[in-house]
Amino acid sequence: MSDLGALEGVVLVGAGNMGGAMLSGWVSGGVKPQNITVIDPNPSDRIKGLLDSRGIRHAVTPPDNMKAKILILAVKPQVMYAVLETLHPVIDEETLVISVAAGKTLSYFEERLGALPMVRTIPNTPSMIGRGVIGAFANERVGAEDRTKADILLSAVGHVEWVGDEADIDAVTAVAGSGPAYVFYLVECMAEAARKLGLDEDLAMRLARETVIGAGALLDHSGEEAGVLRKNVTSPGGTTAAALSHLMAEDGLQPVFDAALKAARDRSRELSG
Ligand SMILES: NC(=O)C1=CN([C@@H]2O[C@H](COP(=O)(O)OP(=O)(O)OC[C@H]3O[C@@H](n4cnc5c(N)ncnc54)[C@H](O)[C@@H]3O)[C@@H](O)[C@H]2O)C=CC1
Ligand SMILES: O=C(O)[C@@H]1CCC=N1
Repeated sequence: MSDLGALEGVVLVGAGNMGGAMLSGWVSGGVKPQNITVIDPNPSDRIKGLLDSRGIRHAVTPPDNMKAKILILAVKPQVMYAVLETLHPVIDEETLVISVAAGKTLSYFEERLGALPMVRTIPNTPSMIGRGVIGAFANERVGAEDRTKADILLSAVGHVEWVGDEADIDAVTAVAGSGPAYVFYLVECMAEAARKLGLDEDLAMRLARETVIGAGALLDHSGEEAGVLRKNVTSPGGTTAAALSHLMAEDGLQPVFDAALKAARDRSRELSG
C-alpha cells in the first residue's frame, strides 16, 4: 500500500470547498474513478463536471449496496449529526472513518457510528492546489495499514502533520485551518492602508497581493526562517523599521494574533457538541 492508485472503497460525504478540493487532489493523484463514490445532494457545477468526466459514482444519499473501506466526512459541522444518522448502510466494523470537520471530536463520531478506526483531521483551502496543511490525529483502533491509507489520501492535497494529542487539533485549526483567511485579510489591510496613502485602489490591491505572493514564494524557496527574511528587509533606521515599530510594539500584532487564535481554538472546542 504505497500509492493512491491502490486505494479502494473510498466514499466522500460532502464535496464542497474542502471535500471537493480533496477529491480533485485524489483524482489527479491517481485514485481510480471506480474506487471512489461521492455522496452529496447538491454538488457544484465544477464537481458535477469532474464526476461526469471521470465517471465517478455519485449518490444523493448513502447507497445501500456497498460498504466504504474509507469514509471521508466533509460536511459542515452543523449538519454532521443528521448526516451520520444516514451512514449506517455504508459502514461496517472495518471502515476507516476520516473527518475533516472543524471541532467534531472522535468521541462524537464514536458515539454515533460505533467503535471504528477513525482519524480526525483539519485541512485548509490551499489543499485545492495541493499546498494544504493538514493536521491529523488517529484513535487507537487505527493500525499501521489504516494510518498509511489516511496519510496517502491526506498527503495528496498537502503537507500532513500527525499530532499525538487530539486536543492539539483545536489549536492546529486556529493556526492552519483558519490561517489562510488571516493572510488574505492581511492583503486586504495592506491594500486599504496603501489606498489611504493616496494610491489608486486597484493599484494598491495589486501591490499588496503581489507582495504577499512574492513573500510567500521567497519563504518557500529560500528555506530561511521567517525572522531571518524579515531582518533582510529591515535596514537599520530605514522605512521597514519605522513600520515594524508599530507592528512589533507591545500593543502591536502579537497580542492581536494571540487573541484571534485563542478565539478560533475556543470556537473549535465549542463546535464539538
Ligand atoms: N472551508 C475551509 O477552509 C475548511 C473547512 N473544513 C471543514 O470541512 C467541512 C466542509 O466545509 P466546506 O467544504 O467549507 O463546506 P461547503 O459548504 O463548501 O461543503 C459542504 C458540502 O456538503 C454537502 N452536503 C450538505 N448536506 C449533505 C448531506 N446530507 N450529505 C452529503 N453531503 C451534504 C453540500 O452540498 C456541500 O457540497 C466542514 O466540516 C468544515 O469545518 C475544515 C478545514 C478548512
Ligand atoms: O471556519 C471554519 O470553521 C472552517 C474550519 C477551518 C477553516 N474553516
